[in-house]
Amino acid sequence: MNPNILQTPIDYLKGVGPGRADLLRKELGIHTYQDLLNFFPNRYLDKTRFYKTAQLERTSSEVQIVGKITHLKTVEQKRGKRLVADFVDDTGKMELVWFRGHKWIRENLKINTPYVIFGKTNWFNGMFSMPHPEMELVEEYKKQLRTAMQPVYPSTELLAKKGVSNRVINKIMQQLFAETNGKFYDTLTTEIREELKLIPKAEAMFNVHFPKSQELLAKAQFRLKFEELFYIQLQLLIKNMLQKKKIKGFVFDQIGENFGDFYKEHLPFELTNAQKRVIKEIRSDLGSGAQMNRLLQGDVGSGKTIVALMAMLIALDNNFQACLMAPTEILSIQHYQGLKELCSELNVSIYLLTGSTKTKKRREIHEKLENGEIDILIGTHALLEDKVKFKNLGLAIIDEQHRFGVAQRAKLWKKNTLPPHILVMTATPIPRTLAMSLYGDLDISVIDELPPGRKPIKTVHRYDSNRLKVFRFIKEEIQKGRQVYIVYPLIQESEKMDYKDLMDGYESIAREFPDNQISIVHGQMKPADKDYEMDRFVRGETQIMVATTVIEVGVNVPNASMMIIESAERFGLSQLHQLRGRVGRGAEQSFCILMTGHKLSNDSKTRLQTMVSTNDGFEIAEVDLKLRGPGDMMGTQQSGVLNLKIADIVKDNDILKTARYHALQILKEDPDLASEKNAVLKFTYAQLVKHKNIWNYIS
Ligand SMILES: Nc1ncnc2c1ncn2[C@@H]1O[C@H](COP(=O)(O)OP(=O)(O)OP(=O)(O)O)[C@@H](O)[C@H]1O
Repeated sequence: MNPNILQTPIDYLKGVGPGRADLLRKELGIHTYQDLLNFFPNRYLDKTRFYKTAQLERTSSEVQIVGKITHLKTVEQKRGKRLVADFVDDTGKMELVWFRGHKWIRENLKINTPYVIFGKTNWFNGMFSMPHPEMELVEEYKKQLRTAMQPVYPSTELLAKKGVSNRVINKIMQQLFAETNGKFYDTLTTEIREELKLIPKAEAMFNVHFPKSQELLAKAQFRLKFEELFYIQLQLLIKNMLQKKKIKGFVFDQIGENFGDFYKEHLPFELTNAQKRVIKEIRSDLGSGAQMNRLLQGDVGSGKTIVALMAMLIALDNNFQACLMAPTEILSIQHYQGLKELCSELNVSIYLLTGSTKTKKRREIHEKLENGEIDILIGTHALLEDKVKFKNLGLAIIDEQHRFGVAQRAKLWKKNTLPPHILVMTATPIPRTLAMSLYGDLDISVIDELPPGRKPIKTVHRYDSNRLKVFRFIKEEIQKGRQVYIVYPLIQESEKMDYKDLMDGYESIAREFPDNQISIVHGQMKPADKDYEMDRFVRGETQIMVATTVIEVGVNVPNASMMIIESAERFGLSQLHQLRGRVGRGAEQSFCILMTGHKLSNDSKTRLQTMVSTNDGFEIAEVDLKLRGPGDMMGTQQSGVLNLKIADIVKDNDILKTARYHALQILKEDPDLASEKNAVLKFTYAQLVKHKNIWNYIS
């Protein structure tokens, strides 16, 4: 079949017409035949099963029943009349209800004649009822040929009023198959199809829209999901390969004094194997001649900072500058202090630039940066300002990338003739398969090992009613010289209620702990006040820090060994894990107490149980992903992975892995897809790139 026919505008399809075409375009994004073909049902009504009235449950959704109407009556109600029929089968009775169209129904319904009815049931007044059922006489029902599973297309229920009901989509879909003959060329090679026992494309398309049986529907869905994920992976892998070919990078082939000295003489501890492995991966990127674009994932406290420093030292050894950008002022300062300390024995000049750097200092930094007197510049997004010009920026490290957009990442590139190498660090663990899809253009390194000697944080869940015991425990810890975080949810900083909760909490803690000093930090404070309070806690002048989630990212106070999270049920799992990561950073046993009321949803219970049972960020991320779907995961908003037409990145994880494996094997053997057997892949890939249809979400 000529694939171009699929590019025909939807207006040309018989039965569509200008009005519907407009609706299809505007409401469903269907512009062409191909768009319509790729508009997949999101569920199917199983019309193979018949229920008996006695089998109905309150949770049953759509059901099909055979029975007779024995009696019809009109019931007066406040907002008009209701027509109610008693419907009986050999096991019991239910009601059918109509709120409109009474006259027609009265005239046409046959009493005591067998009907097949279909619809949603409600439990009302101690009886099951079905409003506005689909009805057909059994006699008629038997005469017709029908597909077992009836597809339901997304949003058609909402659009039905405007004239695009499910039935309409069904009809025009039939028309589409008739006009195109339904003979879609196969987009996968025979080799893949045979290996994975995939059904042909045409058969898959037909069965996804008009399933002949459950079994064929499952096969059709598997084949199409595989194909969708396969082409995404193929595209990501090709993009990554091209990037490496096209984007030349500075070659850092020297390992000189800075790196060598530091490694041999000034390492404050032995590196973990994971840190060593990641440094090796980075070194190999930096020497390869292509620009490095690497994502460094490491759980909270896994030791990313030292890896970042060692990468920067390689840049310096090759006479380049490096910079490190963090999302907040506090974090920049912390990185600055930490790195200065680590480099105290080296001859390296490190500067800090943030929004609050004074003008005079700022000028000095600008100047020194341009003439190469600064080796490492650390700061917030102030580093992105046009005035900040490097002499030769060789490596840019970005901490916590989800706070910076992709566009900002690109801005750093423009600071040079050649783009600097980029290392993105994140403490938000993203399950590997998701990361592969989200950051396909970045290579991924993972620090999956914590430094030795860490005691796992003990996490417990306590109800508000046990608060006094919790307070007693806090007192004991403070007496041992430790510090405590108490965190309140302040998700919407503007929400007055949250703010009030925080202030009430602060007051009750001040009353409960009259002998202790308390810091308070929240988003409505001026940055300078925030820093002042934070600083007092960091220096150990205050014992308790009452805060909102502003402390979530990266704050490092090793003496703080206890974290209380108030209304813990209101936090997402990843966020709870990030918060908990603020403790357990020193040698002492640390604790995390999750406080909640007694009323908890099932999801909240799962979140709390997960936190109590594991400290592993990746495990937590997997659960989080299952609970929330990828939409809410940090950073995924920019990626468009959600625009998948048929596959589900979470549920179809195994298919995703298989798809990636096959895409990788094929490209390894035939990177340009030049061989005869891969011709179909090359052709399809070119079509996808050209028409940007379902794959246009990967920029
Ligand atoms: N190999 C190691 N052995 C012992 N201690 C280490 C090792 N690596 C790092 N550390 C220490 O562990 C602590 C956490 O390291 P670091 O701050 O780099 O973590 P991180 O990965 O940046 O975590 P976060 O994202 O939570 O800030 C630091 O005090 C650091 O000195």
